[in-house]
Amino acid sequence: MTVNGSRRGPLYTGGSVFDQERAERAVRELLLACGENPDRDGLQDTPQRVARAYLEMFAGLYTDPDEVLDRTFDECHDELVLVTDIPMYSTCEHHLVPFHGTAHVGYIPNEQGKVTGLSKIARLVDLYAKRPQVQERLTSQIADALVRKLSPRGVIVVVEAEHLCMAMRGVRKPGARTTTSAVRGIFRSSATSRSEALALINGRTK
Ligand SMILES: Nc1nc2c(ncn2[C@@H]2O[C@H](COP(=O)(O)OP(=O)(O)OP(=O)(O)O)[C@@H](O)[C@H]2O)c(=O)[nH]1
Ligand SMILES: [Zn+2]
Repeated sequence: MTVNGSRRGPLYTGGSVFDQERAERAVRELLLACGENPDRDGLQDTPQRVARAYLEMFAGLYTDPDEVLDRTFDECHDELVLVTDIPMYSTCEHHLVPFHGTAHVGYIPNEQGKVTGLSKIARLVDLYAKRPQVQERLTSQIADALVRKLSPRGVIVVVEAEHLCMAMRGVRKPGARTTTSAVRGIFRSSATSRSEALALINGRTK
């Protein structure tokens, strides 16, 4: 993430901008709106802390996803590469509370065997998770970035998550889990390839 190191003033980061001072003012205002006293002992540093936390939680707004996958190499491997159980923490864009779970990401490289470092796949999940999100878009964005950068024969992404907006408020169903998938290329066109990958993913998550 490229950020202007100064804690004061806007942080320019390519596409989006994080304005620390503005975020602090907004948190203070929210506390006042909730009937709290932001000047009492325990809350004095809260606006600053919350602003910093949001910078971290939305870090993915300030990094170009294509940079994450810039390093690719040809490995003459044209069969499935599957990374499962990648921990994922994101923020529901409707309520700004967390949803969290795991992501499973697989792809079949193209004829040149173009692959990327395994950690880059987890970095990609992190990058898209660290934005105001909905689970469906998060899942598709991960798949589409891999298609863009690796031109693979196929991509499959499965995300399983619990939404705290459904657990701690609203409908109050703690433990309810949502599964989303995005399939591209051969995983979309071939039911056999898709079910083989899904069997591996399900086998890992039982
Ligand atoms: N499809 C989808 N819906 C989500 C996601 N995260 C939260 N939601 C839903 O977004 C909806 C927002 O609904 P609204 O009726 O506008 O908001 P609300 O009155 O707070 O809704 P309740 O949560 O039912 O109290 C809720 O049904 C949430 O469960 C997500 O990642 N994907
Ligand atoms: Zn929500």
